[in-house]
Amino acid sequence: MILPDMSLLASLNPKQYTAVTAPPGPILVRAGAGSGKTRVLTLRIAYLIAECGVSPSHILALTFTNKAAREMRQRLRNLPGVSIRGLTAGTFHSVCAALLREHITGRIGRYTSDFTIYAEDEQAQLAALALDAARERPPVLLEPTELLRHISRAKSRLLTPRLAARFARDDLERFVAGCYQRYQRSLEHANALDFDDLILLTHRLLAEHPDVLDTCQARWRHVLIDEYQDTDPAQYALVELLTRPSPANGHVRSLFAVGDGMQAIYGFRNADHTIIARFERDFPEARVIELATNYRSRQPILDAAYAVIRHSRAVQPMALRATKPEPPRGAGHVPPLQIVDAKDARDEAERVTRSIVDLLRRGRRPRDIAILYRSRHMSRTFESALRHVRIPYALRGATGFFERAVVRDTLAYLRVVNNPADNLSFNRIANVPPRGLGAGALATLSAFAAQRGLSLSETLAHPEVLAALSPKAAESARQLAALFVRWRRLVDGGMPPDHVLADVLERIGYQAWLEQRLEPEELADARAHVQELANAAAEHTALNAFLQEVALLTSADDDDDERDRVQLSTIHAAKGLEWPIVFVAGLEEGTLPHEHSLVTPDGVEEERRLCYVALTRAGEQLYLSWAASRVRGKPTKPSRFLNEIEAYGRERAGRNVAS
Ligand SMILES: Nc1ncnc2c1ncn2[C@@H]1O[C@H](COP(=O)(O)OP(=O)(O)OP(=O)(O)O)[C@@H](O)[C@H]1O
Ligand SMILES: [Mg+2]
Repeated sequence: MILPDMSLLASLNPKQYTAVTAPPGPILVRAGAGSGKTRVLTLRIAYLIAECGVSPSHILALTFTNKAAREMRQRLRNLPGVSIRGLTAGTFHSVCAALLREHITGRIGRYTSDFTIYAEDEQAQLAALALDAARERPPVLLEPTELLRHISRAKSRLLTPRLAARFARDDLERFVAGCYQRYQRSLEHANALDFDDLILLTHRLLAEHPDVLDTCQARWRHVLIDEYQDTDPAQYALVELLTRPSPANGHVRSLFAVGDGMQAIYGFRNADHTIIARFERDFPEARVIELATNYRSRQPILDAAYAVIRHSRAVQPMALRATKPEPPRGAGHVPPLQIVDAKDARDEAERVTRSIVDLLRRGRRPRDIAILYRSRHMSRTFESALRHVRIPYALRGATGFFERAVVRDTLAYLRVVNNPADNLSFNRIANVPPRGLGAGALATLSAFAAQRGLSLSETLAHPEVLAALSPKAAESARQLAALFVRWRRLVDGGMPPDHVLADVLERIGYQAWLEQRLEPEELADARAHVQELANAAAEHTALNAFLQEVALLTSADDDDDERDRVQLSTIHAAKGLEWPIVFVAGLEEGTLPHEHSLVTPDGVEEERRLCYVALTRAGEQLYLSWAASRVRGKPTKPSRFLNEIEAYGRERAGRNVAS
């Protein structure tokens, strides 16, 4: 509990105290996971306000997610004697968007303050247009998303189309620069900004308009950044400019950054993981404070994290010391580290769930527990297993697997096949993919069905209905009716559910339709989801049984607002968070490290840091699970990270392995 005035600081260790109370200047707090960086940053704000009399409106706090900013505000509000009226706290993107709305009109090109922010699918459309409009032939075949990756990379390095063209070193880069120019022009024509523009144009605004820079510097005299290791070069340049000593800020660069190079996991989004190491070079008057004490995790958990990160080439690994004393061994001793060996993904989920049941029985709350995994689609098996035993769970930062549109569409088809009276499912897919059975046609069907007491799918090929529809709609209705007859026959003939599912997807041209409307990254996700659904279907011999299991899963009570739930999260989304008990799933080669990463050394390095992030989320107990096979019976190998942990464990005595 923190008390007002100076006692606010009583709970800090000496290093933390030094950081919180350091005189303004460029300050970097460089420290491992769980050492109190975020807490120090929060208390630094409180200190500036409560002790130094700084007005909250003179403070800018940059967090990695908006949720983190909300939590920080909440924590500050709870401190007695601290008012945060006027404090700016948010992500780079949200703060920049607000700044641009205020100042962009008349200052940058033809943009006005009503600009739209284009999301990925709109970006992909513009990128496709930019590719189509190219007069020269591309040196290699380039998909819109690949082009967008190139453009994003250029923007994250503050390269305008003109600079990109000037610095282009080969045909591909020259071609991309041309596309980038067209892409950027069409954005500007639409008075639209993409995500990277929020940073890029804010930088330009400040660099080209001294009056705006002056206003900002006078307003935000103190800038604080959490998760500094995931800052990209454009964001860095922006911060450098914003905090540059000037009359407006009293000639002091008051920049307080906290970060951990071992946790840099956004290289794939152009973050520059060397940024931490460069701090002292960039700001010669910098003060660097290192925190070595960990307040989150028991020592064996930190040892496991160290076992993985000590092999890192890119970062200088630091071993962490726990403050939590290890409880004496003997009756009631909970092993801090356990390894779960599973046959396959389903077995893994069941074993993890059994452990969770056991933990709950021993008095743990669901909210004390998190399951972390590398890729989003991996939540599916855990969701099924948890629902099966009625353990409440929440999926962080995503909709549940069975709630996802692709999954629901596909299931809706199977439901109609299984039960032609299922009008809700029929309504969902009548025009998905679009086949000319829009609202008008459905109204005709509905009216007739109601009149005759038939289901929608049964009226589909009725002559009277067909006569009432437009020729195109009638033709579609006839074809769809024939398909349902076909699928029903396949089911009656004993075809396994996953094969029926494959036939459905093929006949309706679902993949092609997804390809048309999804941005390739989403498409990969959607494909993975469909594959997951097929895996689930393959576990059953009868369509009926499969659908029933799924129905029980989806009808679970989801609307109670109690947050006492097991947290399911990707590792990326778990950054900065902590739980007493953490399960890290899928520790296999190809899963973590992810197969895409295996082609480059940098890729594997980033996976290593990702694994470090995962392990260091745990306070008291860490479970590491792996499955001997994950996809369709193909055997896997345990993750190199798991091997490293075990090897390190063997180097030291007292290894606990349970299954
Ligand atoms: N001096 C302290 N005394 C007691 N608890 C502390 C102290 N400093 C930090 N903690 C606690 O340690 C935990 C980790 O702190 P925090 O989340 O700030 O670490 P972090 O360095 O930001 O971690 P990450 O790198 O994962 O973001 C929190 O529960 C925090 O309240
Ligand atoms: Mg933190």
